[in-house]
Amino acid sequence: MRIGVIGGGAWGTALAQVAARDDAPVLLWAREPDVVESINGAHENRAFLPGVPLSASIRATGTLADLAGLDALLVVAPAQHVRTVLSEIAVGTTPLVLCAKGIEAGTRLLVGEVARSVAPHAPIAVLSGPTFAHEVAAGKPTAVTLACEDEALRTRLVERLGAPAFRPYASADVTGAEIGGAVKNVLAIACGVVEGAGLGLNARAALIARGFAEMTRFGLARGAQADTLTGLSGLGDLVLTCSSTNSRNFSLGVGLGQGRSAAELLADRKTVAEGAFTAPVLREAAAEAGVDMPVVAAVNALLEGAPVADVIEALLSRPLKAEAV
Ligand SMILES: NC(=O)C1=CN([C@@H]2O[C@H](COP(=O)(O)OP(=O)(O)OC[C@H]3O[C@@H](n4cnc5c(N)ncnc54)[C@H](O)[C@@H]3O)[C@@H](O)[C@H]2O)C=CC1
Ligand SMILES: O=C(CO)COP(=O)(O)O
Repeated sequence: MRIGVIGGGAWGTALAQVAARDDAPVLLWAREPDVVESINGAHENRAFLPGVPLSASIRATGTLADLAGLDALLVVAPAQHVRTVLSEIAVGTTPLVLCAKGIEAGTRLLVGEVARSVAPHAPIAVLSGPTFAHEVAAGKPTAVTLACEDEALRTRLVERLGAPAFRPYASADVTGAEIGGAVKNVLAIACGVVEGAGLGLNARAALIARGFAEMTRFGLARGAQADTLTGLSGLGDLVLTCSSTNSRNFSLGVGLGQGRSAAELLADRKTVAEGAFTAPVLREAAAEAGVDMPVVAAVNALLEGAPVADVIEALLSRPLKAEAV
């Protein structure tokens, strides 16, 4: 299975490295000419994954059309750009493996739904889970959910991408696998705020648990299966992203919790903190589905400039209620 990767950020590069196991050829499209040059010339992505020697079998291109005709494409552009990049390539019936985490602004579509609308004949799979790119690229043990409704394709993808230190767990629940990754980014911002504001570890654990209840309510309303939400792409990724400043979303939250403004924190950012883009559209999608998501609402308030103390007070003064989802 000849693999192409759309997106030369940290995650696209790490996944190219996974796919290049045993010197298998991998073609990666990157938007920035210096990334193409750095991968082809120095076997390193100095801009987005510095310090990681890449397999010589990874070749980079700045021309999306070069990826046409490969056997599967890993789609690793940020969620808000997936529609544009997929529109610029003749996908046809090539399987698409969506690896971005988010919901499209305006349409409120999950990335897989965006892909279906742009490339209606392409089989869709989703790869998602607790996966800091630099750890995957360094070969540290990692497990992901690989979701695809077509059992034969799912098996081929698991066999092609799986390795002792990169373990894809198969699932047929594409929607569930996507919702975990999209929602956890917003919740990670909230956990960062707890850290930045010095609210303590009890508060962070409470936020992870109550945030997971929000993810579950929203996921079930959108057709996800409960098992997927408690799996790697849901709870697994929530725990990872809510507990480390290696997470861009968590780090953004730390800054907000320290009283800095979102505009200042997001200005001139080269890497993506998807939660900042997902938060407003998730609030809309939750309202549309009739789902209460108070932590998501709090993150939106902070991103819009509300003072940290006011937002925390509003959360803490909510009426006490039963714990069940
Ligand atoms: N970095 C990580 O550890 C992981 C990231 N992801 C997800 O992968 C996706 C990509 O993130 P990263 O690889 O981390 O990116 P990154 O933050 O390392 O780099 C930013 C990427 O955005 C691209 N970009 C910026 N403007 C663009 C535009 N107008 N059109 C197309 N692309 C544009 C850049 O070319 C670059 O590839 C995100 O959805 C992220 O949530 C998922 C799992 C792990
Ligand atoms: O998705 C990720 C880990 O699974 C990466 O998280 P951040 O985008 O917050 O860095």
